Amino acid sequence: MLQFSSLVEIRNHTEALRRQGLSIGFVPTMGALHEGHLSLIRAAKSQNDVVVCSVFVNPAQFNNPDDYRLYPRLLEKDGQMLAQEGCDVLFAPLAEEMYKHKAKLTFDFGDLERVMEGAHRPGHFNGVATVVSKLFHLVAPHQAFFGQKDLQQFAIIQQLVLDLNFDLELVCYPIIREEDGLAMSSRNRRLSPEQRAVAPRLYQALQVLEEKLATQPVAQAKEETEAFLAAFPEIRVEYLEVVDAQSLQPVEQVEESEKVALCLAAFLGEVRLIDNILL
Ligand SMILES: Nc1ncnc2c1ncn2[C@@H]1O[C@H](COP(=O)(O)OP(=O)(O)OP(=O)(O)O)[C@@H](O)[C@H]1O
Ligand SMILES: CC(C)(CO)[C@@H](O)C(=O)[O-]
Ligand code: BAL
Repeated sequence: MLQFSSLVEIRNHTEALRRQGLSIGFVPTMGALHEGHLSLIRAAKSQNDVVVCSVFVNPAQFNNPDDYRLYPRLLEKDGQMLAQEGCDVLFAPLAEEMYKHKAKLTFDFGDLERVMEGAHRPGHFNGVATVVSKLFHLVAPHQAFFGQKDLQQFAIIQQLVLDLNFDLELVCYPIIREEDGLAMSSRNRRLSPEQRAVAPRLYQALQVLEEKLATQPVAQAKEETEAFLAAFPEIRVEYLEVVDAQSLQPVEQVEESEKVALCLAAFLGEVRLIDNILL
């Protein structure tokens, strides 16, 4: 596996790959890789000649400095895992080079970012859109692979690709979970044993909500699910939403939408986790 940190080198390399007529599958990540990321690497590999994975803890998308400082960084182990999966190129730039020219451009995704992650993490999607635009220019992939776990991020990136005419296909893959249902996440490493023990309740709450929505209106189903979660004092819910899976705007009745997403963000101590299910 080749590894680059230089922006010029990765661009030269992917340009050469394109000139040879090879297709490039790209998996952008923030590292501390787990099976969720590896599922995206495998998908990219099965559909492309060459797979590029980026590992970059993007300072511009963190609204909480402690979250940035404590984000797990395991580049050496990530490299070994990627090589084992047959990934062809690891791109791990330094923040100093990515943001050598302080990014000034700002994005506004309208209603899409006024809810959930966008509402609770000011500036987050501006940072995501900035770095994803940079990465798309540098890697010039034919396909880019993302996880459904970051459902709103995927919607934002779809809009970005449409608005800026990026010539690539976006692909979204399902959430990979631990055996007890907890969505895999790099931040799970930061959970204490006690927090880890209670964390599967988040996915369970989404299942409870789904079950209640079969017979109850949204408001009542949400209230009862919040009551279910309130029994676990270690969990502090930031939002629990029933939204249209396309527009991500809240719905009052499930029947209003063709496809509905149940989305949750919650803190366990200082660690903030998200999860969702699609109905
Ligand atoms: N459990 C998972 N299943 C499938 N894809 C995932 C999973 N977790 C993350 N991804 C996807 O991997 C890509 C990189 O995500 P990222 O590196 O932020 O990992 P993460 O585990 O979500 O980290 P964290 O949630 O702690 O930021 C994103 O497209 C994300 O949606
Ligand atoms: C897409 C991404 C790599 C941009 O930093 C990040 O938001 C992530 O890991 O989901
Ligand atoms: N996977 C989303 C990146 C973030 O939480 O900043």
